[in-house]
Amino acid sequence: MTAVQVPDGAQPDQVRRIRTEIPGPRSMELAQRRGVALPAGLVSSAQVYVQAAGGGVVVDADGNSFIDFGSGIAVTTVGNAAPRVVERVTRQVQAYTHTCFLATPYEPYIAVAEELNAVAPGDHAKRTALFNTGSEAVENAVKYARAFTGRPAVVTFDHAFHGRTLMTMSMTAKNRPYRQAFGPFVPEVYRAPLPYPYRWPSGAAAAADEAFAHLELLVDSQVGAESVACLIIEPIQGEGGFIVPPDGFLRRVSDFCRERGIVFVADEVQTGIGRTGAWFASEHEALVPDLVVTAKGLAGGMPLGAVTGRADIMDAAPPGGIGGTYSGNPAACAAALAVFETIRADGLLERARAIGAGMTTELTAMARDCASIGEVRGRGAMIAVELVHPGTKRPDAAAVAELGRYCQERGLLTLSAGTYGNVLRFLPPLTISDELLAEGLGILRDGFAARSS
Ligand SMILES: Cc1ncc(COP(=O)(O)O)c(CNCCCC(=O)O)c1O
Repeated sequence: MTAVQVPDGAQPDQVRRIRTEIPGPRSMELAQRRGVALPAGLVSSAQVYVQAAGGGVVVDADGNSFIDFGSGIAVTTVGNAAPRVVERVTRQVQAYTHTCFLATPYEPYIAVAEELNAVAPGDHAKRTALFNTGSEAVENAVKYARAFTGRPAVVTFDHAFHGRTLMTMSMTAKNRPYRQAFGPFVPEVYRAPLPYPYRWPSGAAAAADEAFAHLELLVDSQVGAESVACLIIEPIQGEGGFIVPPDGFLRRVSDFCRERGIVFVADEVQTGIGRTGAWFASEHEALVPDLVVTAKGLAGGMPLGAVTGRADIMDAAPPGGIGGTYSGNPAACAAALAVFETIRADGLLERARAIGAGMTTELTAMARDCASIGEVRGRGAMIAVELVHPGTKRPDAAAVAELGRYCQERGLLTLSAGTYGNVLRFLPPLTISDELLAEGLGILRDGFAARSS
């Protein structure tokens, strides 16, 4: 097996090009090796193996070039191997790769915290602590809330995803694949119904009021508000299927928490850092969370997570109580600084809004002609279609799997989501060209048309 050619730093050609069967021979060789070296439960949605990526494409080991509608699950928002990220990370690792911020601190960590404190919603005094992943950041948001309130309980929602560590797995809703076989889970985690307008039993119009009534019952009558440290919610649920709560619901929940001294945590790991056309999805609802969690797009592909929030809450953790060997690694911090620079310099918040508007228009038109599309939803460059059996609302996960394969064979990478596995979600890099975006939507249009014929 020849070594993978490392590109000379140039971005790959911004074209869709299929040269071989999918997967091609080199990907199949790698799959063979994987079968021997990796555990069976470690699965990938794509059958091809990457050799290069950038702009709006991913190039595989056989030279096939795919339009990227996944961004590595909402991570390479500013583009894969984004030039400013590469430049800053290269400079950083040539200077020093790691010293452990708990041992020998460094400026890039502080600079990232200053950036997040500045852009996070609210004009109150804020602090930021850095971690390595979204799960770790969510774990620590709970620690901060417990230290501040002296309370144990955590409230989460149906369809939520917060991570794969023991605490965050306990907060995550879906059993398979995230929780199955891994219990027992942590105590004092409670789940409230999420107003999922498309699937709310008594209809979308009643969803917010009825879900809120359930939340009141859970917190005030069952758990006891005085026991609840924090409530955590994704402003738009990611793995749950890009569920956008009814307008106003998040504000009601935030006010509800504030009235009871419950720390309101927005998990913006998937929605944050420009993905929805604002720095944070919370902004679309004029929401000011007590704590906001970010990761994924924060560092453009380098592992970094963060908790940003009210200084009085963040300062409540005892000295030395929060940390980690790699937390806020300098290379990841350098990448994050490049992400902030790129989003500002290249007007990517506006670009996300434009991408979202274009995708929504195109997908809504497809939905008119294809009865498999039950709903088109999302914000900014975070758009999804929920697929159902025509004429019903019965989830059609098989349709998502078939369409995913259809798209991959034609050079478009997509991702699935949803409690019922019946959501096809689109998370293109904000650096994707209009041409590639249109070409990718064209493949989807043909795929839906084939289902309607
Ligand atoms: C809202 C929200 N909170 C937290 C997390 C967890 O972030 P980590 O960086 O994957 O730990 C996510 C990660 N979502 C992608 C998971 C991929 C997979 O593990 O199958 C998220 O979306």
